[in-house]
Amino acid sequence: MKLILGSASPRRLELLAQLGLVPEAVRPADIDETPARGEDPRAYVARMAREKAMALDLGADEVILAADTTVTCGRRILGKPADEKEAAEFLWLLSGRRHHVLTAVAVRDAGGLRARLVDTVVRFRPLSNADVNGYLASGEWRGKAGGYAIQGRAGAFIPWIQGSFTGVVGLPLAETATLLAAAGVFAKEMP
Ligand SMILES: Cc1cn([C@H]2C[C@H](O)[C@@H](COP(=O)(O)OP(=O)(O)OP(=O)(O)O)O2)c(=O)[nH]c1=O
Repeated sequence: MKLILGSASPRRLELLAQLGLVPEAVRPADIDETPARGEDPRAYVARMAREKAMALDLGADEVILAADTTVTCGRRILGKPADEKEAAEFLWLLSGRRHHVLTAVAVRDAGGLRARLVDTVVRFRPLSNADVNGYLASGEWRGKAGGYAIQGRAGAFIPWIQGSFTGVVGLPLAETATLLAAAGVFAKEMP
C-alpha cells in the first residue's frame, strides 16, 4: 500500500521517518480549522483529523495519514497563535500549570477510516519575563499549537509530562504505527 501524508507539518514527516516510513506523496488538506462555538476540545481535535483525512482524493492502493494537534487549558482551545501578542498570552496562561496536548490521528484507506486520540498532560514551570521575551524572540512559537514546541527551546520550561512525547510534537508514534499496520503499511526492511 502507498502511504500518503495528508499534512504540511515537517514534524510529522520527521516523526514518520523515525519509524522508517517515507510517504509516496505529501498532500496537505486545506480545511477550515475554526472550532465550532462551545465545541468540546476532544471532539474538535478528532473532527479536524477526520476532516483532513476525508478532504483528499484516495486511490485504491493508497492509505492517507492525517493528524491534528491542539493544546487545551481548562475548556479553552489554544490553536496556532496568530501573532506574537497571542503567543505571549498563551505562554503566560500555561506558565506554572498543567495543560493537555491532544493529538488525533486518522488513517483512511478504501475500507474506511480508523482514528485514535492521544491525550498528554504537560507541566510548565513558572515562567519569568526573560523566559517569555526570549522565547518570543526565538520565533519558535510560530505555527505551533499553544505557541510552543517541546522539541525546541521550550523543552527548558517542561520538567514533567505524562503521556506521549511524540504526540505532543504532532504524531504519537505507537498509536500511528498500530493504525498504519492495520491498513497494511509497514516500514521497509533494511537491505
Ligand atoms: C505543542 C506542540 C505543537 N507542535 C506543532 C505540531 C503541529 O505541526 C502544530 C499543530 O498544528 P496542526 O494544525 O496539528 O498541524 P499543521 O498545521 O502543522 O499541519 P497540517 O494541518 O497540514 O497537518 O504544532 C510542535 O511541533 N511541538 C509542540 O510541542
